Amino acid sequence: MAEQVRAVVIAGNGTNCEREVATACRMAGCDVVDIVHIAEFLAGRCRLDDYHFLNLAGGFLDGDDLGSAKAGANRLRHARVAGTENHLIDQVLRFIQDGKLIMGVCNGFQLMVKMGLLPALDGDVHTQRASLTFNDCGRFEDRWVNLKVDPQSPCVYTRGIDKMYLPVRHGEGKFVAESDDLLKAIELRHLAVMKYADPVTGEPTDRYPLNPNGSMNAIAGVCDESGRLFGLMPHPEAYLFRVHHPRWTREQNLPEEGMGLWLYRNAVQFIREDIL
Ligand SMILES: NC(=O)CC[C@H](N)C(=O)O
Repeated sequence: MAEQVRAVVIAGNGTNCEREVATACRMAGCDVVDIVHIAEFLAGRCRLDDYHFLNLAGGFLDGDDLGSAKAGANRLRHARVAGTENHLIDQVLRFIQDGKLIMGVCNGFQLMVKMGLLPALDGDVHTQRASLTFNDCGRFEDRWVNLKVDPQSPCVYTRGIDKMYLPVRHGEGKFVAESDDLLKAIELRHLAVMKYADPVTGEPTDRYPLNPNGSMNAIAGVCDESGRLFGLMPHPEAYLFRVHHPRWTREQNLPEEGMGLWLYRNAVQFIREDIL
């Protein structure tokens, strides 16, 4: 029998999207999908090595204290696995080294950026060089956005996708890079996978509310140079079915399948073709 595609969704300490993400993984064809509390990994009862696809779900890790995902980033970076000298981050680094996939949505994206896993220029997955901070409007934003996808991005999740329509719901979604040089490098290497776009022109925009948070260069999602580490503020797991669409009762010809699922399908295809 062919090897199984194994996905894990980490939960706990304030995540709230783990079930939707798990559903997306299952619908996309993962054979095993486990929702595992972070404490299980820290207790040494579960290991990342047993999976191919690590999902960091959205939510309010540690109540957004210290800034969204900041405390969680420190936990994942520095916590030991109980009864050992090993740190959980060693498992994360091995996971990356083994060519496996990590996807962070919203709070999970904030976590990856604050851990330094994104944008990870030149493979440096240790240094935080960007952040996601308070929306320019000063409020929590809950709305659907249009996204333009960079066709030249190395991102394995967005292969064959040129635009998307997905919901955002966040208070700290403004992507900022530590310097203009870093922002330029992100653009030159096509790591700004998706940008908030104007639905009429299809082009990236700084205009509120089309761009809900004032992100630099309208950036909504970022990947590393391998394309296997990917994070985005919009929630793909919140658009899996036609009835998730905000105008499903009025718009004709909406496909049964929501376009959020496309990202997960691409991930599964990559795992089958390149990892198993
Ligand atoms: N939906 C989410 O994951 C929200 C992320 C974070 N708590 C914020 O408000 O920015």
